Amino acid sequence: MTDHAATTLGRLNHVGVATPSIERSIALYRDLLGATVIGEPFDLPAQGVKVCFIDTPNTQIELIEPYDDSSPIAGFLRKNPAGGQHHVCFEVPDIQVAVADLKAKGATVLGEPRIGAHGTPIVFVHPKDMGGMLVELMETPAHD
Ligand SMILES: CC[C@@H](C(=O)O)C(=O)SCCNC(=O)CCNC(=O)[C@H](O)C(C)(C)COP(=O)(O)OP(=O)(O)OC[C@H]1O[C@@H](n2cnc3c(N)ncnc32)[C@H](O)[C@@H]1OP(=O)(O)O
Ligand SMILES: [Co+2]
Repeated sequence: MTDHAATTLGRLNHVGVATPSIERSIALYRDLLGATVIGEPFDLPAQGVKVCFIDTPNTQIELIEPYDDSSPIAGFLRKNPAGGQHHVCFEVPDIQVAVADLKAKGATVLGEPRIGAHGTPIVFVHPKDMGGMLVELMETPAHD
């Protein structure tokens, strides 16, 4: 018997893809794959990234370029200069429930929840606790 609520895994919201050039990546997805680009790239300095979303029928690709040298994406690109798959993001119904549940199970939750690109709280789970994959959890938007 646990003394806290268990979280529930929701839908795959997006796959985060690190890139040294968001403009080149947009052209690649649009021209090679015929993908629909959602709006224009925008800056999220608090997250250290410049972002643009690519639509697919069942999820989105989140293209992320470093905002500055202190960005987590800058560190990733130093090891992977061409860029590549950086994280997957799953929705959860309640971010605080998810954080408490994961911590109780011994997972390394990176920092406190903060507002992400979709306007709802997000938090990251360290890849060492997720089989080598960086996982973002995002509270499901109210309109979904
Ligand atoms: C657009 C906004 C937002 C949204 O709304 O969607 C975002 O998605 S923002 C995305 C960018 N933000 C983040 O990534 C924040 C969370 N990330 C971190 O805190 C760090 O990047 C990290 C995961 C803790 C890694 O940082 P650090 O420990 O400084 O890097 P190292 O290079 O020393 O790596 C340690 C260890 O982890 C492996 N690693 C690093 N990044 C990844 C990754 N993306 N996927 C898988 N594994 C990764 C790295 O290889 C090292 O492993 P070992 O060598 O085996 O120790
Ligand atoms: Co993301």
